[in-house]
Amino acid sequence: MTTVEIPGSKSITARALFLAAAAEGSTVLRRPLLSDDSEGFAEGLATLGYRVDRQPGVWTVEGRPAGPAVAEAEVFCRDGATTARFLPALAAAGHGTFRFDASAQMRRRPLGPLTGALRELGVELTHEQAEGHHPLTVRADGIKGGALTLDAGLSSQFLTALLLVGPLTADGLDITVTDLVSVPYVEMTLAMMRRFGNDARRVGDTFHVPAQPYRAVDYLVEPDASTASYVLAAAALTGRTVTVPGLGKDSLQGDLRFAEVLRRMGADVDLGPDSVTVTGPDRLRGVTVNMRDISDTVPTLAAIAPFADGPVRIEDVYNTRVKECDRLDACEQNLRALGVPVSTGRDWIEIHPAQPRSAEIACHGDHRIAMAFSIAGLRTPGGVVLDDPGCVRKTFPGFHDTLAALRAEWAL
Ligand SMILES: O=C(O)C1=C[C@@H](OP(=O)(O)O)[C@@H](O)[C@H](O)C1
Ligand SMILES: C=C(OP(=O)(O)O)C(=O)O
Repeated sequence: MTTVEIPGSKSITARALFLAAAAEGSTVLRRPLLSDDSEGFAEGLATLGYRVDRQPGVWTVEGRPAGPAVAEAEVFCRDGATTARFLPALAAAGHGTFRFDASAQMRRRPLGPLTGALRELGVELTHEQAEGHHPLTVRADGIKGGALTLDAGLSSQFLTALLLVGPLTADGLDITVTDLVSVPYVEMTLAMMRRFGNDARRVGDTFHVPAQPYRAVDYLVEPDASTASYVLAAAALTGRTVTVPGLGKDSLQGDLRFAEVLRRMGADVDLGPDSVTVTGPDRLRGVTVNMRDISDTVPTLAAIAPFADGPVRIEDVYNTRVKECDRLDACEQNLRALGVPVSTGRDWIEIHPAQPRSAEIACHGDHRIAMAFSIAGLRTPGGVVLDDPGCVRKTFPGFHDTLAALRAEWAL
């Protein structure tokens, strides 16, 4: 059995940073994620005038319920969609002029439903280039609040941004969604808002957020379940056993359900109170799976799919086309390069059994494509070569070292 320590959850770190900044008092964050995304988020807050003290393993944030401490700022959000979508909402609740920009990759990703909703709430917001994309400027003078409708069918992060800022509005928010993907991320948002003292709740398609202040807490960040998918998949693929401590039954992260997908494919899965263990079978089984709720793990499954004994079909994942890259196209392209029969449609991908042959993987600057196809490389004679191995820095800078340690231990 191999125990693998996984770094902190990107999504929990981002939410905890937002909530800490918006709360009365000083929040202590334990085991935050150290990666490009979470450091970009923390630096974004610092640029907005929040005091964020980063010591190894412990970050402390001084909250400012009134909003940013500066009247003007330029925030660069790097590749992080949580930063690029959550921080403009936070800034909008303050007073001042705040410009946001992001990497070329992030500039391409959509923001329109969120910026539209902020405008509907009376926030003055202008785009410099395409509507609904970075760069943008928020001229903030507080948010009164009220009712609005939102299409969160491309990203749940539009809804999370509005939920998180809701308690900072004068009257609270009632948000009715017309469509919604990645529901477990919204449940995570609500659970964390409750932890910081706000009783936001969902009734049918409407989310009610009272104007009830956040209060500072001492917060321990879970390991990242999406990151864990790579080492759990490695176990499933090679017939080994991997345990990830710190991720158990009570996890806030929907992506832990990836272990259930591996179980359906024949792996033995033990989800305990504070850990998850996966043991791979002799041969994985084919499966059809709806991944609308857990779409960050689509590349992980697609990359190990050729080794199953029958087709693997992944459905209802249109929004993976607007992530760091078009992930359905990237998976198709790379599987073809490995010699694997594959087809895709608007919101699905189907992969057929084949023994992959060595190839160069086009990462498209996407950490998940890089990590997922590295796992396929464990059972590809000659391995795979990544055209951009450094892109894993977005969420898991230590990925290549972790994989090398597994290879050494398993003599692969
Ligand atoms: O809210 C979050 O922290 C996230 C929500 C999901 O995005 P979508 O809602 O855009 O699917 C997920 O893919 C992303 O990695 C993190
Ligand atoms: C889609 C992802 O990130 P984000 O949307 O937060 O940039 C991801 O981490 O797979």
